[in-house]
Amino acid sequence: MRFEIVKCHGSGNDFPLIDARGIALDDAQWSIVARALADRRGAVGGDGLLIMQESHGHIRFRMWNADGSEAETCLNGVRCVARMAFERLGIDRATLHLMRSTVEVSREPDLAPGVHTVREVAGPASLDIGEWPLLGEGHEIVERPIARLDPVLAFTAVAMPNPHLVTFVDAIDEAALVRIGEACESAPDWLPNRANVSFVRVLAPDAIYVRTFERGVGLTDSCGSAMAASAFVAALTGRTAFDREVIVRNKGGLVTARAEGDGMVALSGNATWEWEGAVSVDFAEALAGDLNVAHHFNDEIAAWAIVAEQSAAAV
Ligand SMILES: N[C@@H](CCC[C@H](N)C(=O)O)C(=O)O
Repeated sequence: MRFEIVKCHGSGNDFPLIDARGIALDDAQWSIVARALADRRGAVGGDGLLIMQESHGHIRFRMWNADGSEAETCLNGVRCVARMAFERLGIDRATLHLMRSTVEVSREPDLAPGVHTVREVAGPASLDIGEWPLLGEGHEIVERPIARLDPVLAFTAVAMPNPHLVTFVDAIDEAALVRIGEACESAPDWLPNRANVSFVRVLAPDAIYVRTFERGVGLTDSCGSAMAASAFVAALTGRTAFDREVIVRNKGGLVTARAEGDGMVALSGNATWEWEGAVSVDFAEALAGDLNVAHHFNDEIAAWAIVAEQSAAAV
């Protein structure tokens, strides 16, 4: 089957994006498309697959991780789907309907010249770990070790509503992040739905740096829901403040975040187009091939590269 795709990214978290209005596939088939298109060894590659659908007058957002698992949300991806909706439906704000939540999106002034920018308001962040489930740790975990993961690091567990474990560190130990991320990926009995894991550094009273090992993917350049969860936990624990804008830097660039006391988190960041084209997916083999790129968005890529470079220099 052949798909028209836009290859896009939010803060370096990159995805093939499909306008799926008019495409009828079941969940298992979409999962295969995700594995085929997001495979870094294949024709496209990415951290997952995004699709935009429309039903009953609602714009619907769905996202699959590179391993083919469907996620409750993807806030870097939401900005990209929002941009597609704005451009194809001729609107500049909308409510996106996700698996278990809605996200308000609106077009924002470009955060830097040539950087298409979207604001999204997601949440409320929840500390209730009953639904994840994360078993044997009570109802919530706020700044305390989870002995089964690490004897020392103090974690906070947050649902955005996808599951996030956030810990604040003085320096990012990537090997430790991968070790803990992989322990969660093994879906132990006490954490059957796995979790995203983030190590966070406080850079200033209004700036943090987030590095994330994503469920279903591994280390990514950034994860929007992890940045929202981290901004919320930073305010909750007094490292930053509620109702104040914070710069959230990451390996792929940055977003700005504002966590409210009621758990809602607003992120503003890029939705960058890299190229658009068409690609075929072989469902039997879960492989992508015969890629035809119609257009490269070199100006957008260059505009974002400047932002990412400046952000890296500020860390
Ligand atoms: N990159 C995303 C989150 C994608 C889903 C995540 N890996 C999960 O399984 O929960 C984001 O930007 O939020």
